[in-house]
Amino acid sequence: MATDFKSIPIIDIGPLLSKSDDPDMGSDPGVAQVVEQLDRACREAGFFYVKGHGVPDPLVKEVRSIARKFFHLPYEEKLKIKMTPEAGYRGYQRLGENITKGVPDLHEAIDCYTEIKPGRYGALGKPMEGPNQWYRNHTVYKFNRSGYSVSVVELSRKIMRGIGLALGGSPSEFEGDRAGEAFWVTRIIGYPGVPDANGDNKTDNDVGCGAHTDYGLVTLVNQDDDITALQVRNLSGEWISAPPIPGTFVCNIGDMLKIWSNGLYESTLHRVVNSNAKFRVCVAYFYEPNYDAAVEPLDFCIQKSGGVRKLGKAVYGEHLVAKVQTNFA
Ligand SMILES: N=C(N)NCCCC[C@H](N)C(=O)O
Ligand SMILES: O=C(O)CCC(=O)C(=O)O
Ligand SMILES: [Fe+2]
Repeated sequence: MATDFKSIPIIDIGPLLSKSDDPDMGSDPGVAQVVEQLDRACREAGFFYVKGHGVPDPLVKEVRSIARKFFHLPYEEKLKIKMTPEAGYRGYQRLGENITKGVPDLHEAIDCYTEIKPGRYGALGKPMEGPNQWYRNHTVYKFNRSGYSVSVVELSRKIMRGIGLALGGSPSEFEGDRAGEAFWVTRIIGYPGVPDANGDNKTDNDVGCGAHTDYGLVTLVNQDDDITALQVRNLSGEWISAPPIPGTFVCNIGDMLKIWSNGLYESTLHRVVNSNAKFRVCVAYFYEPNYDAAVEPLDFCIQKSGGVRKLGKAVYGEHLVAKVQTNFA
């Protein structure tokens, strides 16, 4: 977020998708145009809408509708898949259980992560080990077997190929030991509506999710079509809404891409305030580096920054664990 953007750009990535497995994709004029738009959006806002993504609309909607049904179940039912540290922080968390900068958030959620085989990453992976918890298999069916999860992984991978070019590197910059085995996070989130849509009854605790940055490479947000609640902070600190645009995902940059790009691309602060009377559902998919990736500014990004290295090194798994362990006090 390097500017005072007032709205979030929309990028039709169709041309990128059709060429994204061609090693010479950078010389295609259609791809070049998308890459230029990606570069601009990532520098100016760190947020953009992805249009022309090819994920079928009925599937995108169905995933939200299954999520909505789950949240409307009685509390005791939802507790059957309760999130605990022992379950690798996977599962259901009630309203107010997730904490952002010390303040409880007004949302409930199911958190899922790439399953880690016991011992795979030693002590680094231990806190996150455990199978995902699904309610009576219906969500697992939709997320894992309907093609939705495959679609969002592939879409993210292709966006990252475009971003490799946008930074001035190669399309495969974020593959191999960087993100060739990209770790993923899915958050299925529900935000209650306010009792009085005029805002007269608002409490102090009306923030659905406090201001934060995302942790990895890119996030794809599948949000309800009819409620504006996601807000993105610009350079002067104004909150700019990211209203739903049917047929798009909202895409934003995470902390690890900020480091790799030496801060050329920022992981922009954002928050969620549902001031609508209706319950809002969002399914956020986070495409992240390899769990054990060591992340530090790329040489060509340092060069583009006048030779000044602006950020230190991080290990993605350590960053994730530090976040997750403070998300639930
Ligand atoms: N996996 C991701 N990015 N989750 C974003 C959650 C943001 C809220 C969290 N309590 C926090 O403070 O980060
Ligand atoms: O609900 C949304 O629109 C975004 C949620 C979000 O920012 C997150 O879970 O990281
Ligand atoms: Fe977020």
